[in-house]
Formats: sequence, C-alpha cells, structure tokens
Amino acid sequence: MSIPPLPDNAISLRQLTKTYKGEKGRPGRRALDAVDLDVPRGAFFGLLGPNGAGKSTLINILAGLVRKTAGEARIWDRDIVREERAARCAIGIVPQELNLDPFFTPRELLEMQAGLYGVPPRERRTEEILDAVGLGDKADAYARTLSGGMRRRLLVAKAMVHSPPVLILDEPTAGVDIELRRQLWDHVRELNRQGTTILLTTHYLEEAEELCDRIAIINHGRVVACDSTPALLRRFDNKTMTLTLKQPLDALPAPLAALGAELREGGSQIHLAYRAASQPVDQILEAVRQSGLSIHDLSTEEADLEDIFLQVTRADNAATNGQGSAAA
Ligand SMILES: Nc1ncnc2c1ncn2[C@@H]1O[C@H](COP(=O)(O)OP(=O)(O)OP(=O)(O)O)[C@@H](O)[C@H]1O
Repeated sequence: MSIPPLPDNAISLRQLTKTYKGEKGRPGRRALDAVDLDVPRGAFFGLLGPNGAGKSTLINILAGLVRKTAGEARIWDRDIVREERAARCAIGIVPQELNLDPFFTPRELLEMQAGLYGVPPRERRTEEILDAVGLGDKADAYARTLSGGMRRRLLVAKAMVHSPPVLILDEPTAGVDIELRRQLWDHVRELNRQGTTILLTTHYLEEAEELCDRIAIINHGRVVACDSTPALLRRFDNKTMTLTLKQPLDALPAPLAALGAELREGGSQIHLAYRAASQPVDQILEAVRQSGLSIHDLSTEEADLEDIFLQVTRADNAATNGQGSAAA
C-alpha cells in the first residue's frame, strides 16, 4: 500500500457557511459567511476575532459538534462529512471548558480516550504523554485534586492520545496564571516543532503575536485579514513617537501640528502617529528642529497585534454598518 502524500494544508475551508436556525419564527443567525481559509501543514496558526465573531462555530464544525449549512471543510485533506472518521482522527481538540470527569485519574482518562479512538493497548503512550505535559507524578491522582493549570494540561494530553497531526486549542489559557501559561506554551511549541499543526484561538493578542506564525482575523463570520504574522504587522506599519519636552508648551508648534501631532500630559509630551514607509523619521525630526524645541527624551513604538486587530475589525464594522444603512 502506498503512503498518501502529506497535504499542503492541514485544514482547508471553502465557502464555509453556518446559519443557526432562529427560534419561534425569528430570523436565523449567520455565524459563518462563506469562509475561505487554509491552515498550512506545520503552521502555528492563530484564529482571532471579537466575541461572537464565529470562532467557536468554526471549531465546533471541525470537531463535528455543529453541522455546517453550506461549503466545504477538509482536515488533513479529508472531507469532514464524506470522510468523517478519518477527518476526526486527524484532529485533537482542547476545549474551552475544563470538562473533566473529577472521579477519574489522568491515567484512566487517557486510557479511556485512547479506547474511544481505537488506539490498541500496545500502541498507547499514556505515560509518555503524561510526562510530556508534566503530569507524570499525578498519573494516579483524582482529576478533582488537580489545580486548574494541571487540568488544562491534562486536556492537552487527552487531545493528543491518538497522535493527531493537527491540534486545536480553543482559548486554552483563559484564567490560567502566567507561570502555567508559559509551561503550556512551551509544551505546545515543542509539539509544533515536532511537526504538529496548531490552530489556536485566544483573547491574549500578545500571546498570539509571540506564538503564531500566521494569523487570521474573523469578524461577523467573515475572514477580514489573513497573513503571516510579520506581514500582518508590516502591512499596517503604524508607529508612534513620543517626545518628552524640557519645558511644557501651551500650544503645538505649527510644523508638528501639520504632521497631526498632539500635545499630552499637560503640554509636556508630544505624541505623533506615523507610517514609517511614507513618512520617514528625518521629516519628523526636521519639524521638531524647526519648532525649536528642547527635547528631554524620545521614544518610538511599533503597532502591535492589538492595534491591528482593532483597526481591522473597526474598519470592517464601519463597512458593514455603511452597507446596512445604504440598504435601508
Ligand atoms: N447554538 C446557537 N444558536 C444560535 N446562535 C448561535 C449559537 N451559537 C452561536 N450563535 C451565534 O453565532 C454567532 C457566532 O458565535 P460564536 O460562539 O461562534 O462566536 P465566537 O467568536 O466563538 O465568540 P466567543 O469569543 O464569545 O466565544 C454569535 O452571534 C452567536 O450568538
């Protein structure tokens, strides 16, 4: 038997649409609207979006918990409907909720999960997986005696028992303290290094910026940005400069006002947003020189994912509202 070639995309969505039925004659709710999305094999992929954007719906469709209305979804090149079992075996899902049976031990939970996926006893890696998530010494403790962080790691272990090539983490660090978040990320990064494709949803944007090599932003059920993380950050190319003055000013000098600067901190700071590609720093410094200011300190800051996320979703909200009023 020949081994099938590895797919280029671990997850591939085409025109994926979900409309939840409205109750008692109310109109339905479109949670996903013709989503096209590719998660390349081997990626550490971030799926971001404000509350209600459709992230859980997307993940629940992949998990087989929600039925799509239209379009196509493939996991590891298997259609989630026509090749449901193969598609399901290709993913492990770490859910949002800490839904563990408190009366089982980590060892028992992993063994049961392996049984559910039909992993034969001789191929099970229970000890190895528990060690990998730092729960080797808790293998026989009741789940209810584990801390929140340990339970979270146990859920990651549970998702890995059938060695899926794709791991989906849905808000895995909500409410987890910084130390445990670090541990969890070290482990997930290691899985990614070893070849597991990771799809992550998180509200912690600095976490996504640090971990993900590719990011998609969804809003109102549509993909509004999708790019490699550096390209996404570059695309926006927004910087801010803060000048701290030796003497506070009453009014902004004209050359700096012309660049859109603002006076802050009772006139002791000048704040300026600029695009490095179209407005070189020497132009700004020339305006400072012309203004005859004495500068105590100067700092610049790059736009981060948080800024970009807000820009992209606000622009999309404005466009959507505009369409709404045009149609009305
Ligand atoms: N079972 C359901 N029945 C009806 N509407 C639903 C159902 N589940 C979700 N929705 C609606 O679909 C939209 C998308 O919800 P979804 O939970 O997928 O968003 P999300 O991006 O995961 O949000 P959050 O970050 O808050 O979890 C929302 O408007 C939500 O109210």
